[in-house]
Amino acid sequence: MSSAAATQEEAPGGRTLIEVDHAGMIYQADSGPVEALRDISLRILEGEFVALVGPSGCGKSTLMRAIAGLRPVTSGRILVDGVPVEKPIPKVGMVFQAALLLKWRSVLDNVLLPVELSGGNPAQYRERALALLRMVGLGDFAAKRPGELSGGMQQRASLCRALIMDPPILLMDEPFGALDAMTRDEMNIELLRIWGESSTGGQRKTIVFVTHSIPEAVFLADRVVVMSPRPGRVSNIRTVEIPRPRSAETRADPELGRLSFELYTELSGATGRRETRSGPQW
Ligand SMILES: Nc1ncnc2c1ncn2[C@@H]1O[C@H](COP(=O)(O)OP(=O)(O)OP(=O)(O)O)[C@@H](O)[C@H]1O
Repeated sequence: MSSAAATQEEAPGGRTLIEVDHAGMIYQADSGPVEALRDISLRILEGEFVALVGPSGCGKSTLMRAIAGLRPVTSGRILVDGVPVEKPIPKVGMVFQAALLLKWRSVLDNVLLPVELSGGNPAQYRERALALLRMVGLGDFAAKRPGELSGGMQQRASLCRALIMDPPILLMDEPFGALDAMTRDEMNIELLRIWGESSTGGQRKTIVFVTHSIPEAVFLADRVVVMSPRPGRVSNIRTVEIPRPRSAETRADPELGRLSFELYTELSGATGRRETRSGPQW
């Protein structure tokens, strides 16, 4: 699809929560400037689940960090709820590929960490933290240390940590990339359930999800945004027509296979790679 057609598909209707407006990012590395993002424009609607896919190094993490305000863009702008993002914003919870739990703290105290860091009173959030842990099946693990949890359980705990301050936006950067295939599939279903159950002020959370797995992107998302090799640009946006709620049976939906294959073909054409470690994963 041409970029013009992709742009038309960017506006399915609804309230825009995240607006990326001609955004670019140039890093000043020791070896010279690195252009990571070029002229990205994208609107993400409130309550939408958007997956970002693209070849390794195309700037997916850069875009996520820019939306969160951890490293603002160097040209263009990003607006969240109409406000330009210039510094870290509290509206965002982040989940990374590594759970990044502090191993000397209990699971509960890890979940409460953002409260402490933002100067809040952890005691006031204790019940909410325990409820979140129960929601992800870790009710009996609150007092354990992270080292006593499996990889999937640690990722669930990091999801609770991202949700503790009830942010309307969740940015998830390859959160299940390090998990085995079965656990990853389970976590996908778990995430959709949690997304369905957790809301901020009655409004479903907006999720931006980076993955190298095309079927994972299609399974989870309302729209899949495809980025080009560096400097990252939006090369395509596809709406996923698979109905919700999605479940384990959805994996047999022919539309999932069809759209995944189309995206896979497009991405492997763009990278010139097939089935390599850094190419798209089928
Ligand atoms: N702090 C930095 N300084 C200099 N260059 C950087 C920095 N962070 C990222 N880059 C470069 O910017 C480009 C985009 O990196 P980024 O991590 O955003 O890509 P990505 O799509 O998330 O990659 P992957 O899929 O491998 O995780 C890469 O070429 C990377 O080397």
